[in-house]
Amino acid sequence: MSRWALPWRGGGGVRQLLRAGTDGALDMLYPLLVLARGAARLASLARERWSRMPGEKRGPALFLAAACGLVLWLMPYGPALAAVSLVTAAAWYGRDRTGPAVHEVPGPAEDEDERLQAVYEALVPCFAMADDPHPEPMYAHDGGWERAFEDYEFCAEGRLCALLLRYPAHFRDGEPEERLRVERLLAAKSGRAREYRFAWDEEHNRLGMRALEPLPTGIGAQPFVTAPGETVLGFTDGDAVRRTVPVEVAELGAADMPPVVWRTGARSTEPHLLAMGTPGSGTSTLLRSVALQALRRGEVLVVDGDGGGEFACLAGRHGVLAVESSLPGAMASFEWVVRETERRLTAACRARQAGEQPPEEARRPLWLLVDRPAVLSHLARSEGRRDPQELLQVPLRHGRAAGVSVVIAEQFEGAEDLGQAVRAYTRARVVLGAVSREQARAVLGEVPQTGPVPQAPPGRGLARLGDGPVLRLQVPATPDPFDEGAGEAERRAVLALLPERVGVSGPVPG
Ligand SMILES: Nc1ncnc2c1ncn2[C@@H]1O[C@H](COP(=O)(O)OP(=O)(O)OP(=O)(O)O)[C@@H](O)[C@H]1O
Repeated sequence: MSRWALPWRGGGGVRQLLRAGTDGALDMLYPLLVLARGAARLASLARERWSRMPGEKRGPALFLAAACGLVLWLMPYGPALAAVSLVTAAAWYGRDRTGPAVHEVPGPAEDEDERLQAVYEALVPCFAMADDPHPEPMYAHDGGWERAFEDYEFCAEGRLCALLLRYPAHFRDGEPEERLRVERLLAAKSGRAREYRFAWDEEHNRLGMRALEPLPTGIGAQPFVTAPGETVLGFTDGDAVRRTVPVEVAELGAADMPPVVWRTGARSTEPHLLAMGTPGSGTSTLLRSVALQALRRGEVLVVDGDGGGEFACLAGRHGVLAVESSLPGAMASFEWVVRETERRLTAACRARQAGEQPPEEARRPLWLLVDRPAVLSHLARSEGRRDPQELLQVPLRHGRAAGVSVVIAEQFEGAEDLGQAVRAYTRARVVLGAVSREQARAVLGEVPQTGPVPQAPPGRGLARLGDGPVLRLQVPATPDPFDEGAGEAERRAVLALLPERVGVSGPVPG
């Protein structure tokens, strides 16, 4: 039977004759039908390419096509050659595709197509322009995602995990609010439970989105391989930093991991750090981690504003000058740090005048770690006393030259009470917890490229050192060794890093 045979019901001489005649005619016309189908497919392919082509590339493409046409026209046998090529292409594209010999670029499956269309439609209110003069705008309510999405990737579980889209030139991509709106929408449409990185290419009006793997949480406190003046704040994405350090990772063993290294000292451009977080996000743990690293080469003074006793493990250890949690103790500590900063500056100045190195005791790194200074300020206000944060101005302003580093941890609810000097001189910034991107921007000074962290584990956040990029951060698990709720192995690791005991912590040296 012919491949175009029509289903006939019943029989009869005339009918059979008619059937044979129709089948014969269809067989004769088959090559023409193939060519017509091929030509239609070629035309639709060309139309699709054209609609996906950015506006600025259309002119050169038209010019190229016209030049090729002219060359063919002038060539001997050129028009005939062009006609044969066209017929061959039409025959190839028009062939029956029900067989196995079809080599089409695989398009999205039906549900993927629906997802892409849903994302596209959600973006229309952000990117479409009222009364757009373009006959076929890139974003329109009756448009298809093919107009704007250049590339996409679906993960094994069928969710969108990467997308590259074009946006119209009139979109205000320089305004953080506009960007945030689009990013929030894309994250919501691609699955909220993940974290995404967004890359805005303002030059070419393109936005890339990629779902990120969660950062490893199994890195605990340990002696990190660092140079003097370097502190590992935590670990980040491999492509975000150029360096790795060897570490032991729980359930993985030895591995090289990319650290976020903060540099302090005389040449540092961000000698002081401010960590902001939501309650329980791990800011005290970050301070403990910094303290353990600082004690390897310097001295540490801890002021625990909320008096939670989370730094008691440091009291009386070699190199720990004091662990204070009361307001009078905090005031005395800050006053001592002011005097010590000034003494060190004077000693360094005298040594330089004499053409000598400043004495060792004036160069040894001194760390002032303050947890929840807003609580202290509140207490001081209620007692009618001077705000202790005012005293921080001297170490914050002059600490770099004197080898004094100040690390401050505060919760977002206490942000209003942070002193002007704290805001102005802490150029290394960390944000921990599931914070909105607006909150992160307020602390880091730049909108992070990654979306909000859904269900952030403790110690998870973002870091920015000076004017550098915003990095994802996972702080090493450094629990209070007296916290029985923490893991046994992690508590032991912290105990192992504590310096030897030198007796009960006494009053601040005067
Ligand atoms: N990086 C981390 N890895 C694993 N667990 C962590 C990490 N950071 C904090 N934790 C755990 O989370 C809990 C809260 O941590 P932490 O006390 O440091 O938070 P915080 O921000 O100081 O909050 P708060 O001031 O409300 O106590 C603790 O049980 C701690 O062990």
